[in-house]
Amino acid sequence: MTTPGRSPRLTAPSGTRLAVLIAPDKFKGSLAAADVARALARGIEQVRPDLPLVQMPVADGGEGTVEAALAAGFSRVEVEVEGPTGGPLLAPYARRGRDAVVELAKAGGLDRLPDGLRAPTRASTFGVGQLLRHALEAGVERVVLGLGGSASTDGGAGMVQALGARLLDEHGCELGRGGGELARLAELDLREFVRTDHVEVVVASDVDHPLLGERGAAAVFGPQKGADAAQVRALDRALGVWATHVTRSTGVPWADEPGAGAAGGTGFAALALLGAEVRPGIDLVLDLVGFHEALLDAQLVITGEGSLDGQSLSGKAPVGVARAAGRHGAPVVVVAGRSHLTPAQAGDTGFAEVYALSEVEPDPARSMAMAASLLEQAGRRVAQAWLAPAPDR
Ligand SMILES: O=C(O)[C@H](O)CO
Repeated sequence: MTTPGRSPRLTAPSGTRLAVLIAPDKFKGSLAAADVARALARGIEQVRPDLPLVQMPVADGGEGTVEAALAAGFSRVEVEVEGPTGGPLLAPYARRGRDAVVELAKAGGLDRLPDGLRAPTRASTFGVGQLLRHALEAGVERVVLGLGGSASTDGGAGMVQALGARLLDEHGCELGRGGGELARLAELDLREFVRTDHVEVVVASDVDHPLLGERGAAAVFGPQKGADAAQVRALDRALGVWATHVTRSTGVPWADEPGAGAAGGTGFAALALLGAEVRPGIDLVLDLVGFHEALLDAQLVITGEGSLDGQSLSGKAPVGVARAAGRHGAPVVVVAGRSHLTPAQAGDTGFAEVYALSEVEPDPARSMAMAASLLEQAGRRVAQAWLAPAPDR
């Protein structure tokens, strides 16, 4: 346990009861955010069955963004789309009134690859474009587009094709799918492109990387999609060709904008061609799920994520939760599968205490397999440290 400060036993303001807000992200590869919240709540209830607990699963823009919206009262809409490598799949998005939440990972995420087979140069964002098109045709006026966890590095070209653009080679033939194809792009025809001028598109991005170069989409995130060094170089060059054509059409150079490199460069296409604004995914999700309102009644906030380390904190959901809760003054404890944070990093981030499941089960495979019961145990420990009734009460 990393302990930046002492865990004070909390007391409720007079006339009220202590309330706890449980707002974790997923434990990637192990549990969805809602399951993490449920397991923590079970543990707390074993120690303090009397306390009001609010479970509010969150996400960073990547996987889990639609689930967070559904948990907050949006309705689920399912659409048959083209998966990342072309096979059909049923993908959901979330809708409430004139608002939609569309998550790229649902249609083109790494975990939607058939048999998990990576296809770094062929994978496409066409499916997320189909989801967007469905939402636009249903008349939505505001779209939150969650970017992250993608299988592709196509600069959002597939998404743009699904919205009616034509990407042509030097012979006037339509390009195939995937970032590798973009090297052959000779003409971008936007005449049939679905207009989104009347729609506010906000990108919820899990990263603030630019499109190109050593901090760009191919170099930083290509390897996790299966790209070797030569493929990373080829994809970066191909994205450069894509950027040149898009910039020629729009007149604005978006490639260096923070977030342009999100989801294999889909951030770039969203900025340039959908007129999107990019915001940190977690901040948008917190707005969407009503986190700030829920905070008003909370004396303790518990957040969580599968893995935390000092180098990769930026954009992580628990950091956004800590930032928002800090403004309100509620202490935040974080439960992680594994944490490499030093006490100083945890304290600077705003975590009053860090609980790592690896302290109880050091073997990563076993810890992932037993995550639900380890989280329940962590919930009990948090309750004992922070929420136990004072002896004189
Ligand atoms: O999808 C990706 O490329 C990464 O999650 C960064 O957005």
